[in-house]
Formats: sequence, structure tokens, C-alpha cells
Amino acid sequence: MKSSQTFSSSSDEPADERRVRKQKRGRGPADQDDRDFGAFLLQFPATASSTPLTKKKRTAAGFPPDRMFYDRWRSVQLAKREELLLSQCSRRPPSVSKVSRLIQKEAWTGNCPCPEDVVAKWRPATRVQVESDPWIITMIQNQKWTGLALKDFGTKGQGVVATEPFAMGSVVCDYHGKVITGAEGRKLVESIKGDMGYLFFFHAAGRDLCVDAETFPCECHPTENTMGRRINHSSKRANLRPVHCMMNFPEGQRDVILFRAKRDIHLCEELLFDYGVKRKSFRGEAINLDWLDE
Ligand SMILES: C[S@@+](CC[C@H](N)C(=O)[O-])C[C@H]1O[C@@H](n2cnc3c(N)ncnc32)[C@H](O)[C@@H]1O
Repeated sequence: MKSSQTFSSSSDEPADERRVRKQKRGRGPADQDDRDFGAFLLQFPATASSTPLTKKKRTAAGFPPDRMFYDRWRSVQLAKREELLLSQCSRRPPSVSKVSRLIQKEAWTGNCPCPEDVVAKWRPATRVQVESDPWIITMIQNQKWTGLALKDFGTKGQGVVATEPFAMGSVVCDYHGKVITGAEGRKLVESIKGDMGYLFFFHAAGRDLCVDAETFPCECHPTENTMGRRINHSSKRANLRPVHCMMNFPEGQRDVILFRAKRDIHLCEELLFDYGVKRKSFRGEAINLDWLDE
């Protein structure tokens, strides 16, 4: 065993298993085990795609013939595999069948995560994760957000409904349009003739900005009926929260307004967010703005 070498202990092993193992064995030997297991991992990195270790290889490298390190190695790999699967589901929790499909695609021969466990481990992505998430970036680029449909709501005009449930924290879609300055946006407001307004004003890092979804279709998606601009207002029943992100596109950073689910959203529910505008600041007094109180 390569106990004369100094290695940092493995931080990859799931914390629960590590704690239980330490409790079982007492401090001294467990710390030594950690150092040895660190050496084991350096020799045999446990990645999602690494192939299982044979006993022959383990012993030839000077490690004990029993299964202890091998079992720990497998649990590190399992955690990495779960992480890999979850990284492909950052927008919202996957279904068990989706995880099963992803596992099949990987063609792992053993040490496969249990799809139900992966689904249970899903957590909403942090803002930093979202800002660099390749799946979310692709959906902003192609405007092919799934789980959404347009519906006619009579006097409200069109609106967006969920055709699949969204768990709290899921990324639902973006408010798509060209980002212009607040001053340019306010100028555009003056030119709006109809009842509907499609400008989203926001402040980010001291900048006064506006997403122009009034200019429709946008230059980048001339044939797409982009969804975000169709989401209606409610101050009392809002189920979406707009969040400003600096998305890391391949060509550089861009301001994006993303909608995240404020709570679990059910099938067929209308998506709504609080426009956060006062009657006075909206547009003139000629139009009926009672709906802003809804
Ligand atoms: C961003 S658009 C939303 C989509 C719009 N309903 C459509 O058909 O394209 C904003 C406009 O929708 C209408 N609207 C949004 N929420 C409403 C509500 N709760 N009640 C009535 N009208 C609403 C207002 O005319 C508002 O200016």
C-alpha cells in the first residue's frame, strides 16, 4: 500500500457514507483510510465513464485485495454519474423515464444510478449554474422552450399555459427580445398604438435597460412566436418570478430575463407574473388598466 505518500483525502465520496464509515471505525484508522483512498483515487480516477477496476489491477498497484476501496470507488463513481445525469436536467426535474433514457444512452454496463434516486436528488439550479448552462443557453438561442402553449384568454388576449408541470425553481422560459436602453424603451412606449405592451424594463448593475419584445418578430427569430412576450400579468396569482441573468453565450455575455417557477405549477395552469407597474407609469390614462390590480 502506498501509505508513505501524502495525499489529500477524497472529498468526492458522498458525505453521508463518509460520516457513517468514520463513525464505525473511530477517528485514527478512518483518517488513514482516507489518505490511502485518496491515493487509490489518484491512481484510479473515478469518473462517470471510467471502467470498473479488476482485483488484479488493484492488488498489482499495491492496494488491499478486499473490496473496501473498490466499493468506495463505486460510490464515488455513482455520485458522478448522478451528477452528470442531473446536469442534463438543469431546467426542471426530469421524469423517471427521461432519466432511464439518458442512462441507456450512456451505455454503462454496471454501477448504474437508479432513475428514481436521480429524480429525487434534483434541485433548482443556482443563478451561476443557470448562467453557464448549455441547455438553457440553447433554448434561449433557438426559442424552442418545451412544456408551453399559447391559449386565447378572451379580453386578456393570448396567454401561455403549462403543457407539463413545472416544479418550484424550474426555468420556464425567457422574456425574449432585443435588449435596448431604458431611454430607448421609453421612447418606444410613446409610439405604441394598441392596448398591448411588450416592453420589460429592468435595472442591472447600475444600468437602465429594457427588453424590446414590442418589435415583433425579432430579428433573430423571424418565424418564431416567442412565448415569453405572451405571458399575462397577475399581482395576486403570479406563479413566475422574472430573474435577470448574465448568460454566458459562446460569443460573450448577454443580459437575459428568465422566468422561474415561484411554486409548483400544474398542468394547464396559466403562467403569470407580476408586471410590477403602476397605473401611472403604464401608458396614458386613456386605457382601462383595472387588470393591473388582478
Ligand atoms: C406582454 S403582453 C401579454 C400577452 C398578450 N395578452 C397578448 O395577447 O399578446 C401584455 C398585454 O397583455 C394584456 N394583459 C396582460 N395581463 C392581463 C390581464 N391580467 N388582464 C387583462 N389584460 C392583460 C395587456 O393588454 C398588456 O398590455
